Parts: sequence; C-alpha cells; structure tokens
Amino acid sequence: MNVWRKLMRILGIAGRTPRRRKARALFVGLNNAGKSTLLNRLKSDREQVSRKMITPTVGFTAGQFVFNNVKFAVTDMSGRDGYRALWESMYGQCDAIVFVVDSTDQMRFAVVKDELDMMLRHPDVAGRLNLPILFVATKTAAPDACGASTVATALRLHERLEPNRQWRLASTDAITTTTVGAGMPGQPVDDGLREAMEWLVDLVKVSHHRQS
Ligand SMILES: Nc1nc2c(ncn2[C@@H]2O[C@H](COP(=O)(O)OP(=O)(O)OP(=O)(O)O)[C@@H](O)[C@H]2O)c(=O)[nH]1
Ligand SMILES: [Mg+2]
Repeated sequence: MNVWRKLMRILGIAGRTPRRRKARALFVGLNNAGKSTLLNRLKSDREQVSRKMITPTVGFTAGQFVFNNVKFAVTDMSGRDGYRALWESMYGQCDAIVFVVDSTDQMRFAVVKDELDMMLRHPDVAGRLNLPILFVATKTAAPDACGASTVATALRLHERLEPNRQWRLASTDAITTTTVGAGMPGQPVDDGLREAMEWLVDLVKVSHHRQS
C-alpha cells in the first residue's frame, strides 16, 4: 500500500475513493474476428500498441483493461481451428464472455453458429445463466460489413440464447478513425461499444456483489 493510501486510511477517508473491482472476461470468436484488436482498443491510450504489432494469437494470451473502475483480466483465446477446443477450459473461470464476430466474414457465419452452439451447450455455460455474454460484431466500417441485425439474424441469436440469459449485441470498428458522429477527430467513433461495456460492467458488479 502506498504512503498516500495509508494516510487516507489512517484519516478514515479511504472510503471516499471507490475500490476498483475485478472481473474476468473471456474473449472468444473465430480467428481473424478481431478479438485482440478489440482488446487493444479497450486499453488506455498509453497501453495500446500499434495495429501492426497485433499478430494472430497462439493458444491464448492474457491482457487487461479498466472500464468504469472495473479492472478486467482478459483471456484472449486464439480462434484458429486447432485452438478452439481450448475455449471450453476457460468457460468456468470467467465472469463474462465476449464473443467477437467479424461482420465482413459472412462466409463463415455457419462456422460461428456451430461454435456458438457448442459453447451454449457446454455445462459451464448452460449451467450458469448469470454468466453474461456480449456479442461484438467487428469491422463495421469495412465496405463489405453487414449490420448488427444481419449478424443477429444469421446467428439466430434471439432463438439460441436462453430467455433468462443476460446477453447483448454491439457493433464496432476497432481501428477505423473517423470524424463522423460523436467521435473526436482521430478517435474511434463511439458506436455502441461503450454503452455495451457499461451494461457488462453493471452486471459483473452485481454478480460480484452477490458472491461477496
Ligand atoms: N477494418 C478493421 N479491421 C480489423 C478490425 N478488428 C480487427 N481487424 C483486423 O483483422 C485482423 C485480425 O485481427 P485480430 O485482432 O488479430 O483477430 P483475432 O480475433 O485476435 O484473431 P486470432 O488471434 O487469430 O484468433 C487484423 O488484420 C486486424 O487489423 C476492425 O474493427 N476493423
Ligand atoms: Mg488474437
């Protein structure tokens, strides 16, 4: 504990600073979907790396970011065919799943559907209805991208997800810089990802509160 926090505690004013909560997020989705790029975007400006530094993930990598005072420890899985079998080993060890879908890769939506079905049937997911799932359709600024509603329909999300499951679909382009809409020049436009993350943060805060 640093001296400042020690002093705050002695003076009894530590309670004024809200304690940062922790949550574990699991990033899954096919290879090339944009998981690692999304994780990079969620990090602070200081921690972000250049797009060129992000290479296909081998196995999985660990990362972290802070959103609304929740520190997310992220397991960023590889989406390559040979590595997808690893996802299930992590289902029981996360507080939220972020399922990333490449909105330009409609050719592989059938594969995404199969992977999603397997995930939803897995006991560590099916048995935990309080495990929130955030679907993120990426690459939305690409000319061949389809809209979020097309993704939802193609994956039949409304039929597949259990009625009691907390889930949401957001769409984003994690690398495009644009001045359109509410975005600041040179900054990614706020395209719904922030709102979706706020939803997720509220859910993990509640579930942590219940557990404690
Ligand atoms: N235009 C655009 N390209 C993106 C976006 N997200 C990712 N990409 C590109 O898509 C490619 C794959 O991105 P990654 O983040 O490595 O994908 P991944 O899901 O982590 O892939 P694996 O680690 O192989 O499972 C890279 O060339 C990225 O630059 C996006 O939102 N828009
Ligand atoms: Mg990756």
